[in-house]
Amino acid sequence: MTIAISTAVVICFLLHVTSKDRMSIQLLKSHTCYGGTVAFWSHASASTQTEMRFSTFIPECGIECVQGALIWLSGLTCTEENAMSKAGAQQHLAKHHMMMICPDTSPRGLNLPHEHDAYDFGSGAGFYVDATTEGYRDHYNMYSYIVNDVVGLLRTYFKINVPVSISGHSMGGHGALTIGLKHPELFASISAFSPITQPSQSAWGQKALSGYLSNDPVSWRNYDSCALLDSGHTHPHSILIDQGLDDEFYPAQLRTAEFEATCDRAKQSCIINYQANYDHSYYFIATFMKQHIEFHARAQESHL
Ligand SMILES: N[C@@H](CCC(=O)N[C@@H](CSC=O)C(=O)NCC(=O)O)C(=O)O
Repeated sequence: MTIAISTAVVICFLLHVTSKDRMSIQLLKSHTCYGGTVAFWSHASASTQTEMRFSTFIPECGIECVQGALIWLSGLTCTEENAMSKAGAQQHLAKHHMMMICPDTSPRGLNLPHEHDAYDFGSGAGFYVDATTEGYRDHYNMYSYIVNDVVGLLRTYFKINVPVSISGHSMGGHGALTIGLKHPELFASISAFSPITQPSQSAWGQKALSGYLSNDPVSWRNYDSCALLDSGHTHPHSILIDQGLDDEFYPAQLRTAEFEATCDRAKQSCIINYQANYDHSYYFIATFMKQHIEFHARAQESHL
């Protein structure tokens, strides 16, 4: 009975959101999950000038009882679906009355030069920067997309007026660290799985940053969490990172030790858990997702 009423309330809320402004946010599909609702949406983005997709999880008790929200940024090749279907977050989000929103990782539906040539640049690889190079600068503004559009969606359409945290994986971990460090006023806490911590010094990062920002290493510093820490950007809450020691991209692409040393230098509190036997996959993420959601729930509680 309680489940039926709660589900009905969530569906009414979702319909209310879509009918209120059809041009801005459209419900594509929804599924009941751990008593709550997983939903997939599209909307017209001001930052990317394209239609963008994202997914949400809203716990069973509905938006009114949500005590915090988590923005999850996914990695290379991902869409809005990977984390929602593979990270196993919903049961832990439900327990803590936390909402999660998972945006897509790049604009879609374009045909820019080299946009679809490789998995680590262009579509599925927006790298959470605002591009300045020709063509890309008109659409590949994933930094602004997260800070303005996604945070705006939470506030405006989902009526979230509780603390918001940010997390992500690999390229998305880089996004969570850089965006969180630049915006401590927006985010109660930051965590990451296997993040690319120093993209200006890794092959993935150098390819993306030169493609989106041109060969101007000074501008790259704005999107490099180690450089941001070195230039005084810190977060008042401790940062949580989990890193698998059997990760095929560790250490060369991820440079976790350099991030740890930079945190020490910058006096940024951080907890880095090196996990033996774990690789770069969502099996690793699903294993430790509970601890990350508990970490954000504690930070959000002390933020209220
Ligand atoms: N060569 C691989 C690389 C793609 C990959 O491993 N993507 C990871 C993120 S890596 C850093 O951002 C990922 O999350 N993949 C999706 C998943 O569901 O596992 C390839 O193209 O296969």
